[in-house]
Amino acid sequence: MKLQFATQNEGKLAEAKRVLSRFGIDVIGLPVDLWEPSSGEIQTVTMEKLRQIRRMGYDRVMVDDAGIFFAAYDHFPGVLTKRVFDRIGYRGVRKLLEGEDRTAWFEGCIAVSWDGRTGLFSARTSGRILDPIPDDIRPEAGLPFNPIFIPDGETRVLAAMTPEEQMKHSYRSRALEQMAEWLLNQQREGFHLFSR
Ligand SMILES: O=P(O)(O)OP(=O)(O)OP(=O)(O)OC[C@H]1O[C@@H](n2cnc3c(O)ncnc32)[C@H](O)[C@@H]1O
Repeated sequence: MKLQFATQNEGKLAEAKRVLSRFGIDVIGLPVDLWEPSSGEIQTVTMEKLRQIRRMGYDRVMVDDAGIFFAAYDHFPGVLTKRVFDRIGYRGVRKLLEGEDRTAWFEGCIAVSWDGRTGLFSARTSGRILDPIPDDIRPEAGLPFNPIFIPDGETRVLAAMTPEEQMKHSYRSRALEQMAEWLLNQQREGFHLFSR
C-alpha cells in the first residue's frame, strides 16, 4: 500500500517511513508548502493542511502538525512552534525558561485522506526541558526539540536515545500506528464491498 506524506520536514518523513513500513505501508514524501493558521488547536491546523492538499487534487495522502507546549506559558508556543524556534533558537528558549517550570509536552496530530474518507489521530508525550540547555547544542533535522526534551520516566533527552527507544516515547509513532490500523480497516472494508 502506498501513502503520500505532504511534509517538508525530513525528521517527520523518516519517522513515518520507519513506523509504517511495519504495517506494509510505503510512504512517499510530497514536499509541498502548506499554509498554517497561527492560532487555534493542533487538530484545526492539521485539518486545514489536509483541506489544502485535497484542493490540490491529492488523495491517499497524510499531513502532520505538531508542536511543543511549555507549562510556564499558556498554550505557547503550540501551533507557533516552528515559527518561534526559527526566530529565537536555543538561546531564546533558554531565556524563556530561565527560573520557570520546565514541564513541557509535545502534541501531534495526523490527518489522512483515503479514497475521500478522512481519519484524524492525535497523541501527546509529556516530559520536561533540559536544565540547563548547553551552549553547543545541535538541532536534529526538522526536530529541534529532541536534543532538549526529556520524556517522563527518563533521564536522557530524546536525541540521546536509539530510534527504537525514541519510538517508545513518540506521540507521532503512536498516532501513526492508530492511522495504520484505520487504513488497513479501510482496505478490508473496500475489499468486502468489491467482492460482494
Ligand atoms: O512541512 P510540515 O509537515 O508542516 O513540517 P514543519 O516542520 O513545518 O512542521 P510543523 O508545522 O508541524 O512544525 C512543528 C515544529 O515542531 C517541532 N517538532 C515537531 N515534532 C517534533 C518532534 O517530534 N521532536 C522535536 N521537535 C518537533 C519542529 O520544530 C517542527 O518544525
